[in-house]
Amino acid sequence: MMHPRSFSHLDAAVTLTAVQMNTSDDWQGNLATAEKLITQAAEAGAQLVALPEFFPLLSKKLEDRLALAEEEGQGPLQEALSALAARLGIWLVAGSLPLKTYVEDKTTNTCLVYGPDGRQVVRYDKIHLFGFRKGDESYNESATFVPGDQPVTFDTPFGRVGLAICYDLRFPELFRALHQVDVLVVPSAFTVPTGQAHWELLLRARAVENQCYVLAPAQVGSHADGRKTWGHSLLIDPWGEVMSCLPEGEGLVSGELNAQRLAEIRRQLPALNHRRL
Ligand SMILES: O=C(O)CCC(=O)C(=O)O
Repeated sequence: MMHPRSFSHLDAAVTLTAVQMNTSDDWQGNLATAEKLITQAAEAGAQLVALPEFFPLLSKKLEDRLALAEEEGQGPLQEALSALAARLGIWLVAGSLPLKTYVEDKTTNTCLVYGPDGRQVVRYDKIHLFGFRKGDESYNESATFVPGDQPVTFDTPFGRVGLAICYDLRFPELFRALHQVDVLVVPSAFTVPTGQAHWELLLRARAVENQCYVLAPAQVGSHADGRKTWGHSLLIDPWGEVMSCLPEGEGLVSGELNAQRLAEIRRQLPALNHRRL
């Protein structure tokens, strides 16, 4: 099977940018930081900008998250994101935020995407909920989140984009279910021990095996909920090379999507056409 889509006709450079944040328990402050960094990215020429997982809030208190959770398509967070995407004319992959669910004390962990006209393009609910226990550190997302069950992609003039959130990265079958994307965006908040050991390795593996760009915006540093996150937001090319990385601090990671390079790698090594199912 040939790859169904080719974007090698695109001459204009396309810039992809990941925003790295140190989110606190003050959602209005976090939103202001996100708006500032997204604006900087767009002013520097980014067409697609992506925020990290949990960008509006990392709080010890579940009540804070439940209070912030909005209905899809309503509420101050979503209004601000939509207005920003429209004002800047960018594709905005809005990391993740909590949306209300049918279960009273649980939310989803949802990535909303806005197009350059400000309209919501897709919604992706994190499918694989994180569970981890080591020393003092433990996470059990299943206790307070409802998982999604649908892989999600969306099409742009510069290619097909697939979505995954953080822990999803460890489940390669999800990425195969996306059916050949050109860019994968993985909003994350990796722990320090698992990040040190696996973050770059997993992201590069997903880039190599799916022959696509991987843009991974991350949380960084110490947070109000006691969490420490690994940072190291990355942009990786379809050959698995790291194009740009921000180890520490808030800021931006950017680089250009090169459609010719993408097409060349797939032509030279058509591994996706050699699958035996
Ligand atoms: O997979 C990991 O090591 C980290 C996952 C994580 O922190 C998350 O899903 O929030």
